[in-house]
Amino acid sequence: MTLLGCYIGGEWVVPAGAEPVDDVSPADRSDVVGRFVQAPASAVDDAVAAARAAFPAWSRTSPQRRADLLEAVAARILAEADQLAELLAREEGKTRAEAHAEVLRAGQLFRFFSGEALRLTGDRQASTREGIAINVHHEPIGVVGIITPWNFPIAIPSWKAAPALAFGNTVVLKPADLVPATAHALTRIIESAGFPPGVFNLVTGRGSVVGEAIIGHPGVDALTFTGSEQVGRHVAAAGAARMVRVQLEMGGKNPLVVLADADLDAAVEVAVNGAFFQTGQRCTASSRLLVEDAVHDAFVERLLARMAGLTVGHSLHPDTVVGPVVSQAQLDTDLGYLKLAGDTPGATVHGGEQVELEHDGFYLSPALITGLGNTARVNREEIFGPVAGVIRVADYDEALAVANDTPYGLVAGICTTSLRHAEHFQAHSETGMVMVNLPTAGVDPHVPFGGRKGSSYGPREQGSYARHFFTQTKTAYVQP
Ligand SMILES: NC(=O)C1=CN([C@@H]2O[C@H](COP(=O)(O)OP(=O)(O)OC[C@H]3O[C@@H](n4cnc5c(N)ncnc54)[C@H](OP(=O)(O)O)[C@@H]3O)[C@@H](O)[C@H]2O)C=CC1
Ligand SMILES: O=C(O)CCC(=O)C(=O)O
Repeated sequence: MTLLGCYIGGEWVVPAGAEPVDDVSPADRSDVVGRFVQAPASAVDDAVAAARAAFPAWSRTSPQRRADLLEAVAARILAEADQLAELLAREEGKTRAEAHAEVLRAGQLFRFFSGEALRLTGDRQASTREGIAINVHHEPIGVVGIITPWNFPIAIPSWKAAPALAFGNTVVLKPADLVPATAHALTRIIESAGFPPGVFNLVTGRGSVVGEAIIGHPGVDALTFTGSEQVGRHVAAAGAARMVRVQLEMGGKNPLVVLADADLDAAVEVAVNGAFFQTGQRCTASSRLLVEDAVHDAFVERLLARMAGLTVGHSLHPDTVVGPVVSQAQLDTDLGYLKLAGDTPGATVHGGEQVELEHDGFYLSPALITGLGNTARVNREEIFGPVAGVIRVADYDEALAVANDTPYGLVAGICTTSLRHAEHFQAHSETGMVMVNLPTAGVDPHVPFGGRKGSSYGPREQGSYARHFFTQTKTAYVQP
């Protein structure tokens, strides 16, 4: 099997000292998706040097040229959506349909930021002093270090790289070690679009080596990261030590409130989607279902009936609704939390069993934990699997209080037919995003994405707000 290397300075290279690693499908451990390098820290030095060398010319490229290149990437992603989706589903384990939707989102993101390259505006203002003009410009920052997780192997690198490139920055991307193949495919598309050498660089490998080298590198001017809160805090500290800007997207323990006045069948669909689609491996997953006492038992009964119909299976099988968990380590984490819940007096764990299939993969049936309150560890800590806890609440006021009682603040949802409660919830939810009668997961590519408290740090991602992170502001005073 060919060893696939890093993309540095416009060349594909196998850095000296790199270790080969097989990229194995979580759906079937006999399916080796490819063989990739785990690069040494010196590869980051090379990539940063290439990105720095490319920056002066790239930052002065016309917005139209940058827009054209990003549009070429978008068009190619969309044209190759079927192949990319199959690769992504094999590599990460989400279903083919979920992978296809993610690939389309990546194409839309590049298309959106192609337009943003042309829409970057400044301001001209009068000075308080007569005869002086003030121009406020937005300029690129320099080299952006991008560190991404495994759960959206093409969308997250796209929503970070596309705005970085659109606004004239150069990039060093380190994808999660579990998903190098999709990052490779994206890089090949970026290469084929014709970006100048060094503008976009890919270094695959471990977080403890490649990630560490990026966050501490004196040649990296900004860090954007998505992943766990623990690593996010470390990235923030490293960025602060060098006084570079940092953007973090981390975990969630997202509540979905179900009020007694909700359309219960619709609420069950919203909960199933938010909690179990993409195997629950989304930072936006609905992992806490806060259900009003009057409908608690009916909701749980209907949800369990619906869960029984969710086929767990191979990501590429057409009947599969819930694909495998991404890795043995994540499966162990999920099972550990389920055991913890099962051992807690008063709790009942429904589902959550390992599923034996003809394929040797990490299969787990969706799990619902009932009978515990909001202080139970399983209802406080992010599990990142197909696991949701149901918490009984007396009324809307208690639901809102419990929804906000969490160290996280990414997204919150409410199912209700009451306009009053929907409006109140939008105003008082301590989160960056709110969903009304919609799953907490599944966001649009053209509007701001991010949260509060332990979920996010730094300026918002996506939409026109992305420019706040990927550009720096200069105020020029001019006496003609
Ligand atoms: N908010 C979100 O969207 C996500 C949240 N998570 C949460 O994180 C948990 C663990 O998932 P995991 O993927 O391991 O998350 P991590 O935070 O460990 O990894 C995210 C990225 O950071 C890299 N990284 C790891 N250590 C360092 C370091 N010291 N310096 C710089 N970069 C580093 C990883 O590399 P490597 O691939 O080598 O580990 C990966 O590319 C999940 O169970 C979930 O709770 C996970 C994914 C997405
Ligand atoms: O729910 C979504 O669409 C986005 C989720 C996400 O970004 C994440 O899980 O990291």
